[in-house]
Amino acid sequence: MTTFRIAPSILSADFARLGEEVRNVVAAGADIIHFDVMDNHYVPNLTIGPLVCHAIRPHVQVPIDVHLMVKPVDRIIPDFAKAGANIITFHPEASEHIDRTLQLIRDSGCKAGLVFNPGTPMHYLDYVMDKIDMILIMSVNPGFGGQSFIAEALKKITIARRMIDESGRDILLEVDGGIKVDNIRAAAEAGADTFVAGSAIFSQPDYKEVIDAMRAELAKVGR
Ligand SMILES: O=C(CO)[C@H](O)[C@H](O)COP(=O)(O)O
Repeated sequence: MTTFRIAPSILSADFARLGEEVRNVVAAGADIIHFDVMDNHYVPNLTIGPLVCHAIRPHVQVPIDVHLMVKPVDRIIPDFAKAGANIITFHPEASEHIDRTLQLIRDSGCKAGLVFNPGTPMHYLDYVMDKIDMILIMSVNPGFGGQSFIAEALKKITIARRMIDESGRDILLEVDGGIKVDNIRAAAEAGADTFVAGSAIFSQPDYKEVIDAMRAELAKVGR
């Protein structure tokens, strides 16, 4: 059976209480902390950097999954590795040399992945599958939490699942954007195994109730 992982996006957490927020969401059952880095250049928003990753690292034992929405990419990678990131993903169109950036992440001791926006073709994976540990399919255009799920992403998840299965490698397939209790099952049935959810979790008073409801939906998936 597939191991499904819930990765709350701290983009929707209360930044004034971030340490407490990440402790609470892990206690509520989060498997991964998803950490959104936006630069007001590659995407039209500005969030958090390595200092904040370093600050939350002692508060959680689970992996920190850093999603870089920045351009250029390479300069900031060693800083995130030193700050305690476990997984670092980036957008292929934001890197001049995708293979080099993937290798840089791995040489820094982290798992590496590529992120695909709704309009980004999947062919960027063609010659680098051997250096990929995660594929992240965006089901919204990047930049903001609280957007609606773009159903077309399900087709991409199916394609990515097929590529992963054909590679025979152990690659996480993550989906990010508009994930809620009522659509997580469809994303899992299309092939995703790791689910980023920001507003769905952090907008509710009881994080465990939401995560448990998501897991109950995932338990219905037949793979
Ligand atoms: O990367 C992101 C936006 O660029 C966020 O992780 C994502 O949108 C999660 O937020 P929500 O679950 O509220 O859609």
